[in-house]
Amino acid sequence: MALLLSPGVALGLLWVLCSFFLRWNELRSHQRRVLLPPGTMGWPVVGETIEFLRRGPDFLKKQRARYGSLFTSHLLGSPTVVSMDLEVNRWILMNEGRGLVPGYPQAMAEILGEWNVAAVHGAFHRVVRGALLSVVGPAAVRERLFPTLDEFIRSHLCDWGGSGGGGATVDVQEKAREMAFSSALKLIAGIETGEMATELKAEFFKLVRGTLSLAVDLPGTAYRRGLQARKRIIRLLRGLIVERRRSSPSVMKGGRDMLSLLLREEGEEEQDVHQTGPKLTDEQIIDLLISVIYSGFETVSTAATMAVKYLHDNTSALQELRKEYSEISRRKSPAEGALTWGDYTSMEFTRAVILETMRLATIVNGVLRKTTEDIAMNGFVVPKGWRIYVYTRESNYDSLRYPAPLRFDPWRWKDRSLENHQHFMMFGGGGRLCPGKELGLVQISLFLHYFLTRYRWEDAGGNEIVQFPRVEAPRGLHIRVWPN
Ligand code: HEM
Repeated sequence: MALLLSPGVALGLLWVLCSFFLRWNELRSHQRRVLLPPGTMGWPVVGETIEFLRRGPDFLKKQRARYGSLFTSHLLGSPTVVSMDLEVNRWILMNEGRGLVPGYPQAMAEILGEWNVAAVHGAFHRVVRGALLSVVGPAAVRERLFPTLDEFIRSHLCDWGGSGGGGATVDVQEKAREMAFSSALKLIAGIETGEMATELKAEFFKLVRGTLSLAVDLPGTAYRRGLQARKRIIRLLRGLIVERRRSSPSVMKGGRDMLSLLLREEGEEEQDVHQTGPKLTDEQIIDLLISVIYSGFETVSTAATMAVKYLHDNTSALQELRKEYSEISRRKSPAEGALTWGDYTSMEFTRAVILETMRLATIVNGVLRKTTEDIAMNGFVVPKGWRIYVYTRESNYDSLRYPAPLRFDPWRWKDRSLENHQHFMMFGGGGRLCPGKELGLVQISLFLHYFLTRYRWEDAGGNEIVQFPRVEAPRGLHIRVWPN
């Protein structure tokens, strides 16, 4: 087909191209004017995104070897400074607010909403964080959420082995995702099954895919589907809120799920041990609930899936875990099915397996920040409006802290100082330290406990794991499972 353009369209295209190149040159000359860290910016518009997505960790290591551990790049549509410097990374996490705010990609910010916890900062972030900690923080997990989680995960792990004793093939990744989503929904609104849960789950999975896509709002794109999913999720959650408000005062007052706690009136909170802080609007509550499901979903499900994979490949760690669990069942009577908080805290090797899984698989590669003013850093300047990629992945393979770093060795976590080390950043740090850390650890621990005590399994073959940009088994992680 001949390329026949009207003069108007041709002029428009010329204008767009000129703007791109002018902007690019502006970036390059800016690079010369201020003392930016060294580095390259790649091609106009796409920058170095393609190489970054294709060769991720290797590309960043190559740049570090050439330019040092603080270098510039242009990634995912933004001029970016990548920091692989442990001290700088710690400083950034500890200095939230001083010209630094979260800087997640546009698709994520828009689909998760303006009140989502990663989009707010300053005084309002402290309000949202207070509300979050009151509903999912360590005290809430210990005092309120543990039995609900235990019961939910116990029933989620029923009947995996099929009937007739011949075993069944199960996709652990899919099961772990279902567990992470459904247990969050249970904690939020007491919902487990039914039409509402099914619809929310389908929409939520579309929302997740949308947040990980390019923000191109065209029919058929993952981004467009993510935005539509957000609208439907809002409608469903708003319906739940209206229903709660209509329910009898005793339901509202006595309810212990997150929604009831967040909907309490301010006056009532004062007598409540699980205070939620200042009252949030319905829109803010909805975005907070979406943040809770979203933040725990991928981290928890991926860690649970990868733990099963590593345990399959490391029989001595598997045996040690089984020993830990038989010790617990020896202490209990056969009638006592449920685990208690005491049982959970005694599962020290389980915690070590989870931390080692998170380290070796690098469930979180790093976090993103944006500068709201020029920031001086290690003798350089990061200009206002730039992104900083606080890339923590390499610190997981630091052979001084983790000898033989590529070996799966949960025993190394017996040294509790590793978890308290100032450069331990698997859960972030500072004012944005993960509020769901204990909740996530409990979910994965219960999952491993019930999985191992109920089943034996073997790899069903054909499984492939991709470790960047996110850890996943693209076609699922299939195993063959038999009841113990
Ligand atoms: C167990 C696996 C988990 C890992 C590895 C993990 C990791 C992280 C990391 C690295 C951050 C810092 C993000 C930043 O600084 O921008 C973070 C923040 C957060 N996490 Fe987690 N997380 C986990 C589980 C959970 C769970 C189960 C929840 C559910 C409530 C959750 C909720 C959040 C929230 C709401 C934030 C944002 C906090 C803020 O901005 O103040 N996480 N998480």
